[in-house]
Parts: sequence; structure tokens; C-alpha cells
Amino acid sequence: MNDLGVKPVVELKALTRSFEQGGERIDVLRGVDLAIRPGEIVALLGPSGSGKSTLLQAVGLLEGGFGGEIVIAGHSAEKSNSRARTALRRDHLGFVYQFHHLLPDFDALENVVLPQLVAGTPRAEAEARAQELLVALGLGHRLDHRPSQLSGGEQQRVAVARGLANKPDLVLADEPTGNLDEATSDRVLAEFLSLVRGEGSAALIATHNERLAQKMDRVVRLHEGLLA
Ligand SMILES: Nc1ncnc2c1ncn2[C@@H]1O[C@H](COP(=O)(O)OP(=O)(O)OP(=O)(O)O)[C@@H](O)[C@H]1O
Repeated sequence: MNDLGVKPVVELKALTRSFEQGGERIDVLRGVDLAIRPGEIVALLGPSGSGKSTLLQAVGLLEGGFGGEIVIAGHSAEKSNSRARTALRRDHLGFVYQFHHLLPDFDALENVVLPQLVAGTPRAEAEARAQELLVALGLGHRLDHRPSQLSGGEQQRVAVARGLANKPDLVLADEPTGNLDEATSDRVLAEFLSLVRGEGSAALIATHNERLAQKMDRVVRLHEGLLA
């Protein structure tokens, strides 16, 4: 298929980010260019400290201080005020955090329902969607369990469902299975990728794991502040 004219879900143009540490300046990102097409699953590889989380924070519009340009679904983040950036995040992006970010006082279903209510989805619709995602991830019998009553793999599946709940155009994930054992990590990642593919979302997934990265559509590597 000729994809000329297909608008990327995200475009980074000459993205830079520096930090001051002990009076010294560290240039973590030194001019990163990246475009992700709709539905494309991209692995972001790089050693510890290479700037993967920093890059994901830029795309997630979670922090300022970046140079260059970030364009989400055709909208330039620099030209948007904070309200418009919040809307861009809500309408286009999903975040899969590690499972310790789940809300401990809410059960699995509610953890997936809440971000949808925040986005304005009516409760009945949000509950149906949450249930559908959790069932697809094999958690149909765990809907009313709180995170502390779930295994690590189950908690991470809830985090996956939560990240996909609002049907994002682009899912951002930072080491989404990093704190699971190898077999569970492989299983949860396979389910995550299959769900993302089924939904037609794009994804940018940071990982140290070369083997897991090979299961994605494209691998990009951060090296000395640039993407290879
Ligand atoms: N808020 C900050 N203040 C100062 N330095 C920072 C800050 N955030 C990140 N850094 C530095 O930027 C560099 C990149 O950090 P980052 O967390 O993006 O790397 P990473 O590739 O995600 O690492 P890991 O794989 O270990 O999570 C590191 O040297 C880190 O110390």
C-alpha cells in the first residue's frame, strides 16, 4: 500500500533535551527525528540512561523543557496551550505504566473505567469497554479484585487495559513488562501487542530487551542522544 499522504500519529523534529546536574549540562536528546504511522508498533531500544523515558515523556506531553517540535496527529504541541495539550493527550494518547501505578483502592474494572469517565465516556459504555478489554486479557474472573489481590502479571494486564481504554491513536509504554519474570513478561507482551494490533493503534514501547523488540514492526535505537 502506498502510504504517502497518511498523517503520522506522532512526529518528532530535531527534538532536544538537556539537564543540569551539579553545574554540568547533560545533553540527553540531541536532535531526535521520528515519525510513527497509524497502527505501527515501534520498539525504542537503548541502554540504561540513554534517554528512552525522557523521549516518552516528550511524546506524552508530560513535561516541558524540550527543544524542536512535537506534532501529535497533525497538531503542534508547541503551538498549543496547556489546555489544548491536555486535550491532545486525552484524545490521542494512551499510557501503559508499570503496574504499581494502578489505583490501589479500586478494583480492576474501576481502574479501567476511571480514565474513560475522565474523558467524558458515559459510565455504562465505559464499564462495557473495560469488561471487554479485561476479558480479552483473560481477567474476566478478576474484575472485582483490587490490585493487591492480583498477581504481578494480572496487575500488568489491568495496566494494559487501562492504557487502551480510551482507544488511543498511539500507546506509550515504558518497559511495560519490565518487572515480570521472563515467561510472564513474554505472555503479557504478546497479549498487549495482539490487542494493540486488533485495535489498530500505534505504539511506542521502550525496552532494554532486544528479543521482545524483535516482535514489533520496527526497532529504533537511542545512541548518544540520536536515533539510529
Ligand atoms: N529530571 C532530571 N534531572 C536531571 N537529569 C535527568 C532527569 N531526568 C533524566 N535525567 C538524566 O537523563 C538521562 C536519561 O534518563 P532516562 O531516564 O530518560 O533514560 P532511560 O534510557 O529511560 O534509562 P532506563 O532504561 O534506566 O530507564 C540520565 O542520565 C538521567 O540521569
